[in-house]
Amino acid sequence: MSWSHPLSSTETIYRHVSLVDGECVQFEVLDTAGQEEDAMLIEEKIKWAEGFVIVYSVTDRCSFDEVVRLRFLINHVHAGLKRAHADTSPPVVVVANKKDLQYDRMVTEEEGGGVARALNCPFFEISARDSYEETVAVFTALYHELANNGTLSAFRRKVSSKLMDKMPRIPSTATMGLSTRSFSLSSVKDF
Ligand SMILES: Nc1nc2c(ncn2[C@@H]2O[C@H](COP(=O)(O)OP(=O)(O)OP(=O)(O)O)[C@@H](O)[C@H]2O)c(=O)[nH]1
Repeated sequence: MSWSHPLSSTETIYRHVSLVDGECVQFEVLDTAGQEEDAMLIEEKIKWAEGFVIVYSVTDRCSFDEVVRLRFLINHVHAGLKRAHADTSPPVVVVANKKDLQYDRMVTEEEGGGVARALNCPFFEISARDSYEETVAVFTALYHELANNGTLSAFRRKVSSKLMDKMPRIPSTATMGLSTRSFSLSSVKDF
């Protein structure tokens, strides 16, 4: 497993390569700016991705309050795309970050789990600072969600990178290897 650096100093697209269920999977991760994000731009980013990680901070209740809105925005934007699998909502994993900051905690694990359950999303409480494994587990879960909703079967027919052909507003100079399966997700962060 490995993380790459951002593709340039101005871009927020990362690549993460991981072995999932014995298969080498290349994730293209578009890291959004969270609450300061321009509304039109965030919709463009939502259109770009097949799967989503909504991240809030357990130390920031405002970021937690954004989770439900973002989940519905993702559904709304993808419903308008009329993709082959558009009848199912796109896979979303909800992540509570910064669990190491116990003394600053404002959102309990039960609250986070409850909202994720209500939205029908897998839920993880992690510390991105302390645990690489917990972070990787989020990607593995998202991959399984993509497999379950049929998104991956579309990718079996089309092994490609989206960096080159679908991000006119976020140019990339990356050359993607085609020996691995590649798909895209958006990390909608609010901390
Ligand atoms: N203690 C702790 N700090 C964290 C953790 N994850 C991120 N941080 C810190 O939180 C701050 C924000 O992290 P970023 O990754 O820049 O978060 P972001 O949401 O991309 O921030 P924006 O670019 O403003 O949207 C940094 O100082 C990180 O070091 C965590 O799990 N624990």
